[in-house]
Amino acid sequence: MKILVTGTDGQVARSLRERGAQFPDCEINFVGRPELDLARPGSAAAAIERLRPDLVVNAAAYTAVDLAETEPEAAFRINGDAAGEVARAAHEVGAAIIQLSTDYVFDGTATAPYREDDKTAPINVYGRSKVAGEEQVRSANPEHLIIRTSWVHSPFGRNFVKTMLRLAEDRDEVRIVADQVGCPTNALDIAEGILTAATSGKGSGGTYHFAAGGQCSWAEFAAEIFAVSSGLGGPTADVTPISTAGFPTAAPRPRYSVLDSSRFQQEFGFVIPRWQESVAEVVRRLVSE
Ligand SMILES: NC(=O)C1=CN([C@@H]2O[C@H](COP(=O)(O)OP(=O)(O)OC[C@H]3O[C@@H](n4cnc5c(N)ncnc54)[C@H](OP(=O)(O)O)[C@@H]3O)[C@@H](O)[C@H]2O)C=CC1
Ligand SMILES: Cc1cn([C@H]2C[C@H](O)[C@@H](COP(=O)(O)OP(=O)(O)O[C@H]3O[C@@H](C)C(=O)[C@@H](O)[C@H]3O)O2)c(=O)[nH]c1=O
Ligand SMILES: [Mg+2]
Repeated sequence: MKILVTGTDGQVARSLRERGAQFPDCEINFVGRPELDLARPGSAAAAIERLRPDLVVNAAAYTAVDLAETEPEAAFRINGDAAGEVARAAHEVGAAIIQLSTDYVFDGTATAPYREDDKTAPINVYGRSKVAGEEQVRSANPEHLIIRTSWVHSPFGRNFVKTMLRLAEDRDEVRIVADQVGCPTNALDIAEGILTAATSGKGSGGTYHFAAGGQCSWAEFAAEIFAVSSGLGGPTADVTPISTAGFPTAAPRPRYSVLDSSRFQQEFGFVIPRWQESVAEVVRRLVSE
């Protein structure tokens, strides 16, 4: 199976490159800027027409949640219109599309894990732009899989685990919000899930949640990172739990965005590890680097 992945160095793209080694039937091509620039209309379609893949994984996105509040045009262009163009170009060469989406499509007022058909009601520009992307993908290509994940971390790129380890290099204490709850998810697990679904032979179609098992607050996430790191002689800091009001940001975040991922796991017979397990794997790699 010939796969085109948009982006080369994002967390999910780097993870697809690493986990791709376990899927010898997949020939994975990574195409990013400057050749494939989602800000430029027609650019992704040209790359897809050149490669004529069987599947396109749209892993590139505008992911700067706070910056999106002041750059809504860029966020909507890249996460919305460009996602639609990628899906349409894929359809034109007979390829399916896997689109990555986010827990931030929800408003966070739920009290039980979000299911795929729960109402989306994003509370920030990034979330609204990702909802636009989902809608465009659904209408442009019937052979689509929309995979919503959350709180992505990995040994690659920018993420919360790396931020915490960096802060702990020169601080004894970090103040972290304790009233936002979600599921930290390892991009390496997402990559394995994507390739498992892609090679399952099951017809694509529909929206799936994909997040690690369990749930935690950002403060509990940080505490777990430092527990693992200190056990390995890596950087550590005390975590002081604070409320959202104590850490002002440009974009509001949902207070609760736990995803119910049972549909994906049942459909593809894939068990997503619990979040503590995946965090330990990432911290071990980062501390030993
Ligand atoms: N990070 C997270 O916490 C979460 C992410 N998601 C979704 O998962 C997907 C993957 O996220 P993740 O891997 O973490 O993202 P990253 O922020 O790690 O990487 C984003 C990627 O997008 C590429 N990119 C950005 N702008 C453009 C552009 N104009 N043209 C081409 N490529 C571009 C970047 O390219 P370059 O390498 O050149 O910078 C990079 O490869 C996204 O759809 C995201 O919305 C969902 C939930 C949580
Ligand atoms: C650095 C820092 C953050 N925080 C808080 C702010 C915020 O509420 C929370 C996480 O901050 P971040 O900016 O790392 O996370 P954020 O950019 O909101 O992460 C999101 O990214 C997008 C792309 C997604 O799709 C989401 O699933 C989610 O992963 O931690 C603190 O309380 N103290 C700190 O020192
Ligand atoms: Mg961030």
